[in-house]
Amino acid sequence: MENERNLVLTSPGPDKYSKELDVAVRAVQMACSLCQKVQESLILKTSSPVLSKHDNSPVTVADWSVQATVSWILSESFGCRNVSILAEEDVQSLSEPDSSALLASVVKTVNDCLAEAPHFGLKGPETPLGSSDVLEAISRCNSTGGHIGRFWALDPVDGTLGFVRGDQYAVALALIEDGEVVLGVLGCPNYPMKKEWLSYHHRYHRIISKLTPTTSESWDKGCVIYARKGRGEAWMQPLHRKNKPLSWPNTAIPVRVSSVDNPALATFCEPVEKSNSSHSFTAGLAHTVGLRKEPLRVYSMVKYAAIARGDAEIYMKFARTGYKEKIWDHAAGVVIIEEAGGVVTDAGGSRLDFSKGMFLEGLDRGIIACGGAKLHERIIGAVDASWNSSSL
Ligand SMILES: Nc1ncnc2c1ncn2[C@@H]1O[C@H](COP(=O)(O)OS(=O)(=O)O)[C@@H](OP(=O)(O)O)[C@H]1O
Ligand SMILES: [Mg+2]
Ligand SMILES: [Mg+2]
Ligand SMILES: [Mg+2]
Repeated sequence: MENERNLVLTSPGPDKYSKELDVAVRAVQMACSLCQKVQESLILKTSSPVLSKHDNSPVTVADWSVQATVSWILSESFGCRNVSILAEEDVQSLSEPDSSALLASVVKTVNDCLAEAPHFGLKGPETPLGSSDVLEAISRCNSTGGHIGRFWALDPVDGTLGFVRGDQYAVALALIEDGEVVLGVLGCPNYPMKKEWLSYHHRYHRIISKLTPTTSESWDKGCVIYARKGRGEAWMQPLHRKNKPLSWPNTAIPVRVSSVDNPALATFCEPVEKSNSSHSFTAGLAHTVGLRKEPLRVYSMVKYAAIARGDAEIYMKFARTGYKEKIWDHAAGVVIIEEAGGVVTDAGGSRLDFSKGMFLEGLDRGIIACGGAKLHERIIGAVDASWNSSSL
């Protein structure tokens, strides 16, 4: 009897986090749709300037609009007082007096998106949100994280650089409870359900977006991947098709990491920007380990999605010394890879620590994610030797 009781208390019940997952997937689907429209307008240069933050990184209407939309949906679904969100963007530059056009653009983008909520099985606002509602929804995402209780980690647009360049980006939402990521959802609007469609869509997108942007079917260009901790499974669904009810989870298929463990046959991914991760260090490491294929350089957490789906075997990121990784850049990706059968640690082999606030405190050098333990061990084993002979 006592054993049975313990079992109930320790194993995740079938419904644990099911409402949270349901709302999170729908919210990310909405965010993907929002981003597709803004990216199209960026490419066509019809609107949406790209701004620079204090650290010179880009931010757009989409970053603020997704943050406001997801914040509003989560608060409506679970009640303002029950929702705590740690997210990337703040309202400082949006609230400045000379930002009124930008703010108006964000408010319009948010309201256009929320008006579509019923198509995604969610309730939208009865009347459109005003500027103050939108600013409040963004600034409500002021959780500082930590090891006690529950909070959401949101990266409204990850890989903003890829986004503004018409390339890959992701919307990342994770739920963290008592320092552990318990649920992750990654929206990848330009990462098709099948890897083989990637080059086709890339070409297609670039041509079609210049000619007939609004008539292009966007649903099959991307995917949403999600997982709950402890399930041993991760799932993928296509982007929501316009004018059809979002029939999920019916449309979802399971994803699994690659079984390739021979380094010579393995592909590794890394950030596109050299300033975000040392390409020379990973090249040396790849040589030592016997990785022979060209690295796959992709913007954003789509790299995590690629490993979870088995499109690549290894993901490495070695930021410059002094850079502190933020939890929203990794939380959703980590739980998805782990549940799809993979391994994610820092370069010392320790699991990433999401319990110390907004940063991955104590991270040893870099991040290594692999489809399987064997490849992971080989890379971890090779890091020290390469590290000592590098100038990082
Ligand atoms: N200097 C430096 N070093 C390491 N990482 C940094 C650095 N500056 C920024 N960032 C964060 O990197 C996020 C994008 O990471 P990626 O791995 O996708 O890089 S890349 O876009 O492919 O080059 C990016 O996320 P977004 O801001 O959401 O785009 C940043 O949080
Ligand atoms: Mg950013
Ligand atoms: Mg990011
Ligand atoms: Mg971002």
